[in-house]
Amino acid sequence: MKNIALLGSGFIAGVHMEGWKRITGANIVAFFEIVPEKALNFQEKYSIPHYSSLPRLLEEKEVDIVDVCLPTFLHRDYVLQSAQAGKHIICEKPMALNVEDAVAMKNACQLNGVELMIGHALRFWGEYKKAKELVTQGKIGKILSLDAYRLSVSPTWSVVSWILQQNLSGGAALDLHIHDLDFANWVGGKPIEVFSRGVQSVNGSWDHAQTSIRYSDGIIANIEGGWMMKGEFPFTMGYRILGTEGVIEWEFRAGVNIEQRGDANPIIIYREGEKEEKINAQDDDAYYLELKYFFDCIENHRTIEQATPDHGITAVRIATAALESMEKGIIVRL
Ligand SMILES: NC(=O)C1=CN([C@@H]2O[C@H](COP(=O)(O)OP(=O)(O)OC[C@H]3O[C@@H](n4cnc5c(N)ncnc54)[C@H](OP(=O)(O)O)[C@@H]3O)[C@@H](O)[C@H]2O)C=CC1
Ligand SMILES: O=C1CO[C@H](CO)[C@@H](O)[C@@H]1O
Repeated sequence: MKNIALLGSGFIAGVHMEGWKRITGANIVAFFEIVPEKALNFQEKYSIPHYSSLPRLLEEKEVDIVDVCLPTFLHRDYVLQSAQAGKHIICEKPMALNVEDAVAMKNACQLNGVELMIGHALRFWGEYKKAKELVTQGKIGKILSLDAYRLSVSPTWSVVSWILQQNLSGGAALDLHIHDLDFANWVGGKPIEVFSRGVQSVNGSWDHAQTSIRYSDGIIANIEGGWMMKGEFPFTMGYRILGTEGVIEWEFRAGVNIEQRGDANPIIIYREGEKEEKINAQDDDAYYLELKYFFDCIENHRTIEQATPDHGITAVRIATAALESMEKGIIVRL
């Protein structure tokens, strides 16, 4: 049994809450939220004690794990507070707004002897896991290129709309794009060069990005991400991986937002001289699987190997290099 404090009561905090409820031995002892009316709604829905101060929560409750579901600009501060209090931490992606903050978070956890995992949920998502597995098995030969995309309409659910402000969320180029940047790193290896072009919203936020990454063994990744889609454009994500002996392709469309996840399409594998092969790789909810993996690692003293702080830092490094590339029109060498 482990006691968990949930920080935030917004969109992803609700998704995590549903995940934690399914994990035997995971006991949510309290949640932290500074907005009173949001706290009231969450408390009514889940019947768990509310705190508007993290130090007070940690003083009054026995806590083993802190789950940081706060806006991105708060990740560093709350991870540092939790690490200094000796708690293991799972923190939502993007790890931080910049590499310096992300490194400080990793160091604080190391210094205080606590574990840290980052919410890179695609590493737990059936079709992305399967793609990685197929690539590792050599199903399509040596990988040459990877295309991935993630597109949605603008997220407007936050009361203060922190997410629409570049300096608080990093814009879609950091917030949304980062999922596929991390996926590309997982498949591609060591990134060495980033070039990106982007589109800014009226408020100056980089909200649509097309980023090209070169990896050390020659793989090229082309990643598109943004939340400038219009009208009823459904949340869309997918990938196409080209190898010397085949292609793996997958596309998924949800509702207007990602929480409305229905049945997925199969992955399709194309190989020279063969009929297309369809694989249904849909798995349980990735957010639940991510939390369960983290929880099991903590309970059983196992090393966290997925969505590690280093994975989080590298993803932030590429996203911020992409932002620099967009702003200056240059190739950024890592
Ligand atoms: N892994 C994934 O697929 C997803 C990850 N995320 C990530 O999760 C994090 C949270 O995002 P999301 O749940 O969408 O955000 P929300 O805005 O829905 O929730 C964040 C909560 O924190 C509150 N908050 C705002 N400012 C402060 C502050 N200064 N101090 C304390 N709390 C504050 C918000 O209140 P208010 O409403 O007033 O702003 C809100 O209740 C982000 O880093 C985001 O990138 C988000 C969605 C999916
Ligand atoms: O995948 C996601 C869904 O969209 C959200 C914002 O629009 C992101 O924060 C999140 O990471």
